[in-house]
Amino acid sequence: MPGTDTIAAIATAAGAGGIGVVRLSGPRAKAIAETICGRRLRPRHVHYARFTDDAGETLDDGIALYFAAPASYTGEDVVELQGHGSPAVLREVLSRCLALGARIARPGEFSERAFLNGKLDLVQAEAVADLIAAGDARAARAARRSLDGVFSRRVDALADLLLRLRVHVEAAIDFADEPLDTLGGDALRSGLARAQDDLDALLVEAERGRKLRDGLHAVIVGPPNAGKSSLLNALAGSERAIVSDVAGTTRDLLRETVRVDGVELTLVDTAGLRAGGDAIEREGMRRAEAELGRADLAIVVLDGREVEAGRAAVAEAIADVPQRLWVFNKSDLAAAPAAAGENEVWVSARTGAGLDALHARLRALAGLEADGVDGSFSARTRQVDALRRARQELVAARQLLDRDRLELAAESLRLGHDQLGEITGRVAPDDLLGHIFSTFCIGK
Ligand SMILES: Nc1nc2c(c(=O)[nH]1)N(C=O)[C@@H](CNc1ccc(C(=O)N[C@@H](CCC(=O)O)C(=O)O)cc1)CN2
Ligand SMILES: Nc1nc2c(ncn2[C@@H]2O[C@H](COP(=O)(O)OP(=O)(O)OP(=O)(O)O)[C@@H](O)[C@H]2O)c(=O)[nH]1
Ligand SMILES: [Mg+2]
Repeated sequence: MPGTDTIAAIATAAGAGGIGVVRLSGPRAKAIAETICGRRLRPRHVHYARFTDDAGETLDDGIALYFAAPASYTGEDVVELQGHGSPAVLREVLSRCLALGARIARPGEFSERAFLNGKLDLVQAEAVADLIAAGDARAARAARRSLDGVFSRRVDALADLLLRLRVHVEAAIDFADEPLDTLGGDALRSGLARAQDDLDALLVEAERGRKLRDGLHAVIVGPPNAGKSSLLNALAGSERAIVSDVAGTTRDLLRETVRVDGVELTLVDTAGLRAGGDAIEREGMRRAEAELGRADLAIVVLDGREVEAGRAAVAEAIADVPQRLWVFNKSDLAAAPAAAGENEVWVSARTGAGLDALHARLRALAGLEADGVDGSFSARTRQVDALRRARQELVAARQLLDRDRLELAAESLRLGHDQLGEITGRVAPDDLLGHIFSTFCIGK
């Protein structure tokens, strides 16, 4: 049973540091820590103590903090032993905790207990991990907002609305003889419309939050020799990829993470797409096409002198990618037209001309223009997918209602409500929890 074991772990990062923390949570946390410290611990007090081994010899001296249940991070009794940040010493203090009856915590187990004890919902628990992993201030602030419940409150409000609408539909079922219009059918329909508007707006924000967390997965494609590898190098600011005037130079996928004005981009350089080629080149093209299947964005690089032929060569490969950015390269050799379309930029990977405009387009495609970014919260694919499923149920419910299929409409609303509940963990299958918390760091 969760919560009955007392768990322990080193809560600070691996390696030497100024201070290191061993954290205990569970019913024996206080007794174990009092034995190690050789003194009584009072809740919400700072205690200076020597941490001793079983022979009474000092392992370290440090600070002990006791948080009495339920007023702690996990909701259980928690003790922190804050010593010097020496990995060797911390391992000894941890071993002493284990010898006194604690067991080693699994990754994420402190936060899992916080979730199980109602201290955090699932979105907030995931935000803790995302905050720790955040690569820059913007991502950290977004995770911070999710940790503060900004995303959860929006999901809960929608779940409440769906529940009320379902109750309304269920009530109408009991009066099946009467037309829906005499049973508040208009209010019901407008309520459903409003729920869908709210859900659509939340989806846009959650998708932006997901990009803040995960960055944008962009695949660079185009015909051989268009300058794909040159563009990767220009965006990465270093000569990562081999560039040559031999068509078919790049064969393997080459991945590079770059940050463009606060947008994290995973750029993947690929083999040029063309008919024919040797077996290795064809395998390279196959990999390029598979990678496109996972892309948020195709950055299509064409030689500016051969735009029409280039478009034809890539059309099929990029058909299913959600977003495309057309990059007409070698502007130093080609006469660029006065105006380019919204998602078209003229650049020269060689001279650097047009790269600023390219950066601006990438920011826009990541949904991170200055507008509306402040106040945004972090989100995960899991959460966005559940929002999408909830939306499908809501759309189905509206259609069913229009066809007077009230039972089925109520059932769709129930399923939509459950999808929202999975986001915050109010309705959570066990395997989902195991999957989520196992990806946390140890000691969190
Ligand atoms: N030393 C230390 N620093 C830390 C943490 C920690 O666990 N230990 N945290 C770990 O992530 C973060 C802070 N988060 C925390 C969240 C809740 C509680 C807590 O004890 N909450 C109680 C009491 C609240 C109160 O007294 O006002 C509660 O919610 O009931 C502590 C830390 C970051 N810094
Ligand atoms: N003049 C000019 N030449 C360029 C520019 N960008 C790339 N090139 C040249 O074009 C040739 C091909 O560049 P790559 O970057 O290797 O092209 P690629 O699309 O990666 O080619 P493959 O890997 O073979 O598919 C090289 O000789 C580059 O120096 C540019 O903006 N202007
Ligand atoms: Mg190349």
